[in-house]
Amino acid sequence: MRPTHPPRRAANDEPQHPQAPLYHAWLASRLAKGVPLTPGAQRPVSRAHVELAVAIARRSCRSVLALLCQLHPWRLTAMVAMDLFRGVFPAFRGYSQALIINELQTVISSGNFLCERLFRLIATELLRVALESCFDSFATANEDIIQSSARFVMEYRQMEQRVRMDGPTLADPNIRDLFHESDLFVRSFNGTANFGLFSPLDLLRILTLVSETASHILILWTMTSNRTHLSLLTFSIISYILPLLISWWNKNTEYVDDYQDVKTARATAKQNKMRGMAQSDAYRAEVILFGLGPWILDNWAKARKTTLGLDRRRPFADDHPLGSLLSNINTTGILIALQNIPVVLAMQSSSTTLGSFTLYRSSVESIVFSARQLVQLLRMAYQGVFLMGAFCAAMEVEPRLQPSKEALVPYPRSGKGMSLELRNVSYTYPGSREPALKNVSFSLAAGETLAIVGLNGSGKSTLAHVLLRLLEFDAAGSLRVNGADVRSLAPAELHARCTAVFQGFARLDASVRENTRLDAAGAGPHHPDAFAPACPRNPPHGLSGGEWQRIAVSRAFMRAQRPEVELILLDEPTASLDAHAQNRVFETVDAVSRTADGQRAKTVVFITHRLATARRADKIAMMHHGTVVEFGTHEELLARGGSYASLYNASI
Ligand SMILES: Nc1ncnc2c1ncn2[C@@H]1O[C@H](COP(=O)(O)OP(=O)(O)OP(=O)(O)O)[C@@H](O)[C@H]1O
Repeated sequence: MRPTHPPRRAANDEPQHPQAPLYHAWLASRLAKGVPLTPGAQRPVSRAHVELAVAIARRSCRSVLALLCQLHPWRLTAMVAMDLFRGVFPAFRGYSQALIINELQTVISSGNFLCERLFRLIATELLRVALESCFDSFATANEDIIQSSARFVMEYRQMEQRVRMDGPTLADPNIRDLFHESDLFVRSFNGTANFGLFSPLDLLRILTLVSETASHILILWTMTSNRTHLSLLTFSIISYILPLLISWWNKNTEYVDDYQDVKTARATAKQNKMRGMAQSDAYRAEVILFGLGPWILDNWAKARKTTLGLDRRRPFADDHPLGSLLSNINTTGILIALQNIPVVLAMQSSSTTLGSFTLYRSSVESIVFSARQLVQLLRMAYQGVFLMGAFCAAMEVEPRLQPSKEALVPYPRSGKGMSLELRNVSYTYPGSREPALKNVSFSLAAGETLAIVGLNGSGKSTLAHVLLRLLEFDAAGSLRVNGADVRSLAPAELHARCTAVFQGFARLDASVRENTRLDAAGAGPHHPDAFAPACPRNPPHGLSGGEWQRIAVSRAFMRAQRPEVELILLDEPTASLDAHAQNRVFETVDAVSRTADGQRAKTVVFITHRLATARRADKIAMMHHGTVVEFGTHEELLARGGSYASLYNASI
């Protein structure tokens, strides 16, 4: 089920999704009475939702079942056969036990205590129990293997798709919710009806229940030889079902829609945020220092009360005297007592033995129990369909920055670095009113060094993300990389030509070697790993901010040495470094960006607040309010006497 590429989308337009009907059917299912449901919330059983469930099931069932069937076709076939067979066991059990009871009754009433037949029946029953448990353990082992492989494959698909996604795709809240529900679907493969999640493998439970019910009906059919028996059977079934219907009715009258409204959804999000702040070590120092504890607790408590419904007035039984009276009468108990009437009546009939009566009763009980379970499983299956739809729709989502096959061009390698040409590049963060970048235009030749400077919030990091093709800028703008339109390059191919240090660099929870992806064989002449702090493999007390930054810089430099890398982008790479380390960073940048004979081979872009380091660059871009207000060499900008000159003069 490889997805087709989505039609090209103008930036900031409504997202386009391949096989849009499935995605849109899933999206439509997330509305209940016009209110958006939180991810994972139960869909109501309305006509519109049932129609959507059918549409989703038709589009997604086949691909999921095909995926499962590929795993272990023989094991899966055996699992279906064994589950069908398992359903017949309870009827067998009842029959065998009835024979024993009958024999016992005969022995006692005849006074003939030669129990040879009784012992034979008991031995057969023991053999049956042993065979049943052998069969059960074999079936369970087989199921476990299928269950685990299915879970692995589903999780793998999910992870594979997650890591493919780019920022603009995941910035869409609907896509995030889609992945959330897809995650729930994957988790449903944990075992039978795991935590209320229903996987397609749980459909086999329905098969077992159906075969169980059928075998019990068969037994009852053979036992129901005359009209007295038929009316007994009808009476028994009604007396079993009635209490269930009454308890179901009682539950349903106090049933409040279990889907959450917008208020609850917001409260859930807030509650999770507050819990995260209370639990995270990252916030600990600020929470203590600024005394944020009571504020966190207060916000959490308000949100939690909303999600628990404690902030709503609940109707009490005494608001409705009749309701209170009805709830005080234990109708269920009375009706259960009625179930004994058939016992008395059956015992009056000369054709009824104690054994056949026991079998009769246990079969009726099992049928009612199976019917209950069937209803519950069908309800779960109904919810499971929407999660399965989310999984299939999530598998079809294409990263938004990925060009269509027709538009795709290979990366035009220059060998001298990456030339960049921006024309009217603008970008607004989702949910923001003000653009973070406004009509940014400048050109940088291959191999040149550019310093981006400007006040806080002027758009420097946003521009860096645009240059690295991590954000999609507005359709009106253009960015050409070595002459090619960046929108026609595969982001993965472009990223392979870049290395970067980000302002909020990743502090990977791994060894220093893994953090820098250090490979001794790949270490080049400049030994950029020298920036990585010398620390034990598993530092017991963590690292300082500067040490972490040295790791991030090392990571970027390790990659910078690869011949295919043509752009080195550093967002405040020395903010936490001491003066010596700062100088070494810039010396290394200069070294790794040149060939052995000193020719420039890589373009370098760095963002800095230290204007003394900016002057090392060939060109400087001065940013203000999201746009490049001055562009040129250090000397040119100083001579102009504008914003850069005033910032520079203020810094020295
Ligand atoms: N994820 C985001 N969502 C919404 N707005 C954002 C986001 N990131 C940045 N912004 C806004 O975009 C503008 C530019 O931010 P950016 O980080 O690019 O500035 P900067 O020049 O790098 O700042 P600094 O020097 O402080 O690092 C700011 O107004 C900021 O509030």
